Amino acid sequence: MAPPTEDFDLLVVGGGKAGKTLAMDRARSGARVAMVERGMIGGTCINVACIPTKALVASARARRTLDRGRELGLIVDGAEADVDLLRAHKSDVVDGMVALNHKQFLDSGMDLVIGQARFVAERTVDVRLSDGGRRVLRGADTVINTGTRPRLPAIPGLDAAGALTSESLLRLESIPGRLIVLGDGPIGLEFADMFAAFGSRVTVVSRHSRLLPREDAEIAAAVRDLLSGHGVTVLLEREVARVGRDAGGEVTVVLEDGLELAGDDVLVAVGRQPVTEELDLPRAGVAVTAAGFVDVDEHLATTAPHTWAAGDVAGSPQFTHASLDDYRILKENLGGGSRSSKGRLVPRTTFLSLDLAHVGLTEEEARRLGHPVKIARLPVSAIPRARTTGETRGLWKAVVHADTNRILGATLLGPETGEVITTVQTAMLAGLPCTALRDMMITHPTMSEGLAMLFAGPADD
Ligand SMILES: Cc1cc2nc3c(=O)[nH]c(=O)nc-3n(C[C@H](O)[C@H](O)[C@H](O)COP(=O)(O)OP(=O)(O)OC[C@H]3O[C@@H](n4cnc5c(N)ncnc54)[C@H](O)[C@@H]3O)c2cc1C
Ligand SMILES: NC(=O)c1ccc[n+]([C@@H]2O[C@H](COP(=O)([O-])OP(=O)(O)OC[C@H]3O[C@@H](n4cnc5c(N)ncnc54)[C@H](O)[C@@H]3O)[C@@H](O)[C@H]2O)c1
Repeated sequence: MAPPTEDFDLLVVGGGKAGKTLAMDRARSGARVAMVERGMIGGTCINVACIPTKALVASARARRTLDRGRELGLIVDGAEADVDLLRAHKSDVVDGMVALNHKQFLDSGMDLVIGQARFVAERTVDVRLSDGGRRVLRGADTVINTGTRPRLPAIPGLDAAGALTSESLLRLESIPGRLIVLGDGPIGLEFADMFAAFGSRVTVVSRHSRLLPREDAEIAAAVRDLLSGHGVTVLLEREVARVGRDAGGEVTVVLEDGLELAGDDVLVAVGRQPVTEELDLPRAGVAVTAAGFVDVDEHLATTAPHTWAAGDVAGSPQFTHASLDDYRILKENLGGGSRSSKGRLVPRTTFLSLDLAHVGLTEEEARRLGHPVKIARLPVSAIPRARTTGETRGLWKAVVHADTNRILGATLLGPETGEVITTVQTAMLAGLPCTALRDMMITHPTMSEGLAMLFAGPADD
């Protein structure tokens, strides 16, 4: 028999970035809040995504800097990745953040329910608790924030060959001697560049005519050069026919053109799928899209009353900062507001040996939309700060409206551009012309100084 239903002001199903932030916020202000999380305290980002990968990217980048030791005046006696030390470093970072999140959850006063939730009625979930019990919880408002998981394509033999996903590779059981990466998005390329620094021989297989099809074509070509410079083999316009693993443990990836790639492991990084199937959403009156994401309107309301969704599962851009912005939308809208997700300026940074940061439109997108554009380019080697560090690789590119000098977008490949892009974003949000950045006094010598140099070109045209 089901236990009696417990009522809450707010029920959060899945403790992702939006959900956990809202749950803490509302609990701290005195509301009765329950948050159900099936086990990853703090969500995907902290446990198996952004944070562990960026901890390891830091190791990979340090390795690359040590390779240039002599150039920087240092005698460095080799720098070799050690899988046990890497795992310990990653786990330290993750464990620290999980512990901090756990404490914050408890301090907020929320009811943190550890278990797997499934809907049994509108705004009502039945939770199989991790410790074996069961609870039925109902929210006056209910938020679904269950995230996404790696998508495994239907490639013959992939499963049986024990293909890795970002999650299993992050367990760092070993550093594969030869790693084959299927997919050309941020996950595939962050791992490719990172494992190349750890000593793996990496091959990336892409079905497109260039890497990172979402990004600016020129910058994507520069990313390809960066990877090639690190010994990564990039195969473009290839489809995988099948995958196999022999008794000796060697993996073979057979491409449709007949080429056979031999490796020790294969990483599948071809996108992520929503965690909705096991939620029994029809019982909650919540519709999903053809791709399985929760169907939400611009206010993040689902098809059921007082039921909302946020983050990856709601089809929001798959970034932690987008999920955080979804929290802001929900905070207002649960209180009767009508904040919208429409027209948001969503920045992104892919963390390779260099940052690949982007905001706004690419050149292709701006031209497709019919904007009259001026293009600004700046090689990173022109920036004094890059000269001082000796890391001069990369290219900055900006797209400016030819009539108004408004910045339409920028893509910056280089050191620290994940930081620099925020200034461009601020200027765009403020509606400033690019001359404002050209004429601003910027600390010397910083990477941000490159903005004045970048925008000197189109502004003077
Ligand atoms: C390898 C990798 C690297 C990434 N790097 C970056 C980066 O550098 N920067 C960036 O911005 N983004 C990055 N992302 C994307 C980012 O991780 C996601 O966009 C973000 O975590 C989405 O958060 P969310 O709020 O949708 O929910 P999530 O953080 O995915 O949380 C969902 C939670 O719901 C729980 N859950 C699911 N089903 C149930 C259920 N039935 N009952 C109870 N609980 C449930 C899960 O356990 C999970 O904790 C990366 C992703 C990956 C995979
Ligand atoms: N630094 C960051 O912010 C960061 C890092 C990692 C991931 N992420 C987020 O996670 C999301 C998922 O990342 P991802 O790289 O897995 O997905 P993605 O969708 O961004 O890229 C996957 C690529 O694989 C291709 N692909 C799809 N099916 C394929 C197949 N069968 N064979 C070969 N290629 C195929 C796709 O066309 C696409 O180009 C990203 O879009 C991003 O939003 C962000």
